[in-house]
Formats: sequence, structure tokens, C-alpha cells
Amino acid sequence: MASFEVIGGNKLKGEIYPQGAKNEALQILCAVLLTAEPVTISNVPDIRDVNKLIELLGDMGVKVSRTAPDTYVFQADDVNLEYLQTEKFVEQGRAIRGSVMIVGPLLARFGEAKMPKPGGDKIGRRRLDTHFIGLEKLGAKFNYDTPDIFYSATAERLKGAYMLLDEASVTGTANILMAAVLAEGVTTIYNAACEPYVQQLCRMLIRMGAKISGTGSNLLVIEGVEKLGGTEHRMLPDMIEIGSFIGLAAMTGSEITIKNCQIPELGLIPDTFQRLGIKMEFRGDDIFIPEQDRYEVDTYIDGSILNISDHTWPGLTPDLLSVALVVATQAKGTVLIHQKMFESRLFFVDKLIDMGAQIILCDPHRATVIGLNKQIPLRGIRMTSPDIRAGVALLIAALSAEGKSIIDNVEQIDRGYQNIDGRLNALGAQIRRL
Ligand SMILES: CC(=O)N[C@H]1[C@@H](OP(=O)(O)OP(=O)(O)OC[C@H]2O[C@@H](n3ccc(=O)[nH]c3=O)[C@H](O)[C@@H]2O)O[C@H](CO)[C@@H](O)[C@@H]1O
Ligand SMILES: C=C(OP(=O)(O)O)C(=O)O
Repeated sequence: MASFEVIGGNKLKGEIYPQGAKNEALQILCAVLLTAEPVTISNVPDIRDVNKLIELLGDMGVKVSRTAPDTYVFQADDVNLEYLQTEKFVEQGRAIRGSVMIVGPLLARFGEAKMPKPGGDKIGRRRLDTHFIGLEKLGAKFNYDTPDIFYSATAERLKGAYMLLDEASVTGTANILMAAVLAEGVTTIYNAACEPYVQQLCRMLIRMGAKISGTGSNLLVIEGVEKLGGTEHRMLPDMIEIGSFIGLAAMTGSEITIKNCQIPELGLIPDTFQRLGIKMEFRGDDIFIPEQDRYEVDTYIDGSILNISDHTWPGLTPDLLSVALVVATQAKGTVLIHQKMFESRLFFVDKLIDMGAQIILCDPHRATVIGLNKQIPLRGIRMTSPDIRAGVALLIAALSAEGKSIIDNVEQIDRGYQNIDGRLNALGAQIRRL
């Protein structure tokens, strides 16, 4: 288990480039299974979860070549389905959430798929009903009643269908979409997730020859085609990393320019941090955060307390609430953080309370944060990173804190943030990997 030793209290300064988007990468990589032709993917982040999925694809027989540090060519012309019976596959599938999205492409192209219960953050119940029910509507038969939670599915030829998803699941929509593009006839997915990750997947599939309308909306209509061809795809910058850097700048009172953000794709993210009082300027496609000694939380028009909550896209992503919460600890004012989607994602506030933050955990979904207005700095402590986003929120807290912090289990942070210690040290942070 690796740890970070963080000496807090330094102001950072400079430019930082966001990595390619983790959650987009996990979808796009699974989509290479839909064609026997080469697919070139660039702006691939060099992070644990993505590297694990690339390794899994390679072990399944997909030819993988890295043509530049962030660019890969994949060719799935000789997929070994027997690999899905091996213990190594089970281990790999269990290690990441993204592995669940091999099911749709495998069913569509080969008529069979297997997978263990996928991994990912332990941040609440993460059910897969939406995936399975959707794929069943396309004609797949699932066997998921196994004691070892190893699912298998078969389908002779998937057939298009109408479906109204019970929830707008991000990976569920991607999985069903990837199955529907090769199904016979028309599939309509209503209440589809429309996060930029899914939009990017739609664009890639269309370039491969798929017929999809409704990209960016919650109503996708897919006319199945016989086969798909190769393409080139470039990943968007990671919007969660961009939000994390905005929060980091505010907490540490630093002047940071976040380069090449594709600002129109960020939805409510900049606005949310602005409501927390953080000033920023859009300079072309860069976000400039000036040095600010203080920031003051907005209230609603009627003067009531600001509430920051998650929602399916185009609402605010749940993956940034931990960062918003940590930023609120040093703001002037009070904020209610309401994490609606996940029930175990706010428990990390006990570490922030140990650091001196004023937070009332109202219930598993809601925390009231009374900002310290930078009158009293947080103090460094030893803590463990429970999940990827809490991990980065604790890192931001430690960088702003007085004294030394140790953060254990930083593999959680490495799942989604590329060389985060090296990149932040280049801006003046003091982070040592132990
Ligand atoms: C690999 C990947 O892409 N992971 C992301 C993906 O996970 P993932 O696709 O697993 O998450 P889902 O979208 O399926 O669901 C997330 C949670 O929200 C709940 N839910 C979802 C939709 C809805 O309308 N109502 C509702 O309550 C679900 O029950 C679940 O607890 O999307 C999540 C939600 O943006 C993000 O946190 C994850 O980082
Ligand atoms: C929850 C997340 O990831 P995963 O779905 O891979 O666990 C995340 O990226 O914040």
C-alpha cells in the first residue's frame, strides 16, 4: 500500500494540463471489441483503471500497440472467448468498474459474454439491473444466480427493442448502446444517460458506421447495422480532474491555469465552483484561477443556504461532490452538500473533522459544511483514502493544511489521476510517495 507524505501550506503556481477522461476511456476501450478493424485511441490517461482494462483486452487476444505515450492502436480480430473462463479474467474483471462494459460488445459480436461482479469504488450499492434488463430486452439470456457472482449471457442474434431505463445509468447506457448498434432492427433507449462520456461513445460508434440519433439527449434511437469498421478517437479532457484542480487552487490560494479544458463540455462544473465563491476567467479554452485569499459562498436569491447536489447529466456529476465539500470547509459561509446517488461517499468527512473542519454529517447523503473563511487552517493528520474522489479531496485538504499529513492507500487516487504527485510538485506542491 503506497502513501503520500504531504507538507501543506504552500501556494502553487503555474499551468497544468488535464489528462484524458477516465470514465470515457473505460467505455471507449470496451468499444474496440465491436470491430475486427484497427481502432486508434489518443489522449488515453496513464492511470491504474485504464491500464488494467487495456491489460484485460490484451489478455483476451486484442492486439494492443502503444504508438505514443497517450496513443494506442487496438485490433480485436482474434478474440479468445475461452479466456473469459480463466481465474485471471475473474480477478481482472473484479478489479475495475469498467470491465462490466465488455458484456454489450461481446454479446453483440460473438453472442456470448461472461463477467464477474465488477469492482470500482465502494461508495454504495452499485446495482447492475439496468444493464441486464436492457440487454435482456434485446434478447440476451442471463445466468446471474451463481454463488460466486459470475454472470454469463448468451444471445443468438440480438434484436432491437424499445426500452425505458429504470435509471439513467452511465455504464448501463453505454453497455446497452454497444449491444444495440449490432442488433437487428431499431432500438430505442429512453431515460438514457447523456454524460459527455456517453456522447463521446456515440460519436465514436457513428464514425465506426453505427446509426445513432439523439446523441446528447436521453432518447437514443439506434438502427442496427451488420458490422462496424475501424476509426480514430480522441478522449476529452477529464472534467473531474479539471474540477479537482479548480478546488485545489481555491483551497491553497494558488494561481493556476488549467489548459485546454474543452469548456463547453464541462456543464455545471465551473458554475458550481463559482457559486462557492471561486473566481475564474475563461481565457480561450483555458481556465485561469487567480490567487484568492478568501472566497465567499453564494446564497440563493431568497437568502437561503446554498445546496450542492448531484444529478444525472446535465446536472452536476456526483464525482465532484467530495471536492466541492472540501472546498466549502475553507469558504466564508455555509453549504449543504447532498450526495443523492451514493450512500457511502460522505463518510470521509470524519477525516476532515479531525483536521479541524466544521462539518455536520446529517445522514449518509447529506453534510452541512460551515466554512472557516481561512481564519483557521486545517491541520495535517494521518488518514486513509477510502475512494478515488475522497482520496483527491483529502489530498487537496492536506495541501492546504498546516503541517504534515500522511495519506495511506493512495492506489485509490492512482486509479484516476495520472502521476498526480509529479504534476502537482511541478507547480510547487510538496508530495512525497512513500
Ligand atoms: C466507470 C464509470 O463511468 N463510473 C461512473 C458511472 O458509474 P456507474 O455507471 O456505475 O453509475 P450509474 O450511473 O449506474 O449509477 C450511479 C448511482 O446513481 C444511482 N442513480 C443513477 C441514475 C439515476 O437516475 N438515479 C440514481 O439514483 C444509481 O443507483 C447508482 O447508485 O457513473 C456514476 C454516476 O455519474 C459515476 O459516479 C461513476 O464515476
Ligand atoms: C466512482 C468512480 O469510479 P468507478 O465507477 O470506476 O468506481 C469515479 O470515477 O469517481
